[in-house]
Amino acid sequence: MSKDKITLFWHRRDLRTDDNHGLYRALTEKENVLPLFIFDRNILDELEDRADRRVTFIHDALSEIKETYENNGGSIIVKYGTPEDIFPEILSEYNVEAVYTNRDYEPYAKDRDENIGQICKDKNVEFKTFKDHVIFEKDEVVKKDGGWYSVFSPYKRMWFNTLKGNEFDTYWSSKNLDKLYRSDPLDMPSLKDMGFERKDDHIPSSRVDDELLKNYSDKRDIPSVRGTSRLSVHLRFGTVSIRKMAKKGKALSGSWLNELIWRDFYQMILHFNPQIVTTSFRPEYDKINWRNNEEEFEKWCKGETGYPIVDAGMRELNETGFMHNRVRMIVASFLTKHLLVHWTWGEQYFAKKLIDYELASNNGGWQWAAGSGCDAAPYFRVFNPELQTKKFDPDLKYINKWVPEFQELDYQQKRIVEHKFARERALETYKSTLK
Ligand SMILES: Cc1cc2nc3c(=O)[nH]c(=O)nc-3n(C[C@H](O)[C@H](O)[C@H](O)COP(=O)(O)OP(=O)(O)OC[C@H]3O[C@@H](n4cnc5c(N)ncnc54)[C@H](O)[C@@H]3O)c2cc1C
Repeated sequence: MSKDKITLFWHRRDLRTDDNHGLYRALTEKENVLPLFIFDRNILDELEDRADRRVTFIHDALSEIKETYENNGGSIIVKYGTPEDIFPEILSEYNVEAVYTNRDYEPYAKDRDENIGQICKDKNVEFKTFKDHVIFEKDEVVKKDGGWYSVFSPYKRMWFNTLKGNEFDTYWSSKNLDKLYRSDPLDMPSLKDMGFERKDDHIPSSRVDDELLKNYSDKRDIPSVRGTSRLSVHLRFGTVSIRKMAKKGKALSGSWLNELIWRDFYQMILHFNPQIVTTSFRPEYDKINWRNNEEEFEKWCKGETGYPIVDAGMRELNETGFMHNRVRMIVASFLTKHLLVHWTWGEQYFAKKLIDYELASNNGGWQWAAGSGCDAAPYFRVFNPELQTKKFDPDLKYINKWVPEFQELDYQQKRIVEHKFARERALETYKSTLK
């Protein structure tokens, strides 16, 4: 057993060594900082796909982090198991003075941190958490009476009013790596050790081009062009810093910054409303007479609805783990309105497939589309897939890429339901419950 007093820095959704708040605080407040990551079986055991692209992404990000730490004379403990099992082991193996980590606002994560905090407390180990994943968290942006906002526009106004000017400052964790606990390189489990296979994907760069941001508002809705940052996977796993990105957004593109504020907004909504993981933000929507037809759902999943823009989106998702935001809105509207399938089905399917899957934003996006969420599209707004195509894929480039057979007669005859009929059915069904 090592007798040196150490502080653990526990990485979770912050897989970077630069501008990492909790890591910076550990390195500047304590000596001998030993980083830690746990491949959490509570999460991994739920993944059906043994070649899940997110596990490869995390493994690669950790390998880079490990190299950085080892180049600076330290290393990182990487374990496979549940935090409840791993922590007691580490606390008895090392002389741990404190555990530092960045906050996570998902209900599972909050329970986990409470448990681990208690395990630490029982051993007289300090457990400290920091804000790193968002610009403003929890109740930092609230109404004058202390209540939280359920509508985005006033939230956004208050978000700007709350800025003091230092929110985007860098935490220079990477300049303090001399405070790492001196260690020989430590072992790290391979994907195979954990029962996973490698999934090689083209991961978008974690850098965003200034020109792209300057043109963002003009191009962001066109799925056939590279008009959005593709940073979602990096923001999800913290391989980029939200502070750096928000600073860029403020300087170069208000409309892009707006999207980062939506991200804060949905994290805040989830923090105050953990029940929305399984139930509608507006509970009356759960009483709608959903059709929930399994065969139709299956066709939607496979991209076989006969609506080219919907099928293109689903095929892009299945093949790459990504889907353009405009198309996410179209396929979500189609599932919840044309097919009258409860939004949780689609939300769960996205959760399985999206490389950038983020509970708060995914839930927010789905409930927005279904009309059941906070500040959602009204239920009577039913996207017309053809009009959406004319507007956002006028030269059919996106559709051609993912559904090359879309002009064949056979394909056109496969429409799962006619738009006009589906629209009226959706309106009647929603109306009869919501009055
Ligand atoms: C049904 C549905 C499900 C969604 N599920 C997710 C999800 O699981 N994970 C996820 O990160 N985003 C989700 N979004 C939001 C959005 O589609 C993606 O963030 C975006 O497509 C990612 O591409 P980008 O990085 O190029 O985004 P950009 O347009 O470049 O935006 C920059 C960043 O802002 C954030 N952002 C953008 N749009 C939104 C939004 N509407 N809500 C919250 N944050 C946003 C993301 O972090 C994104 O990377 C969902 C949207 C819908 C309609």
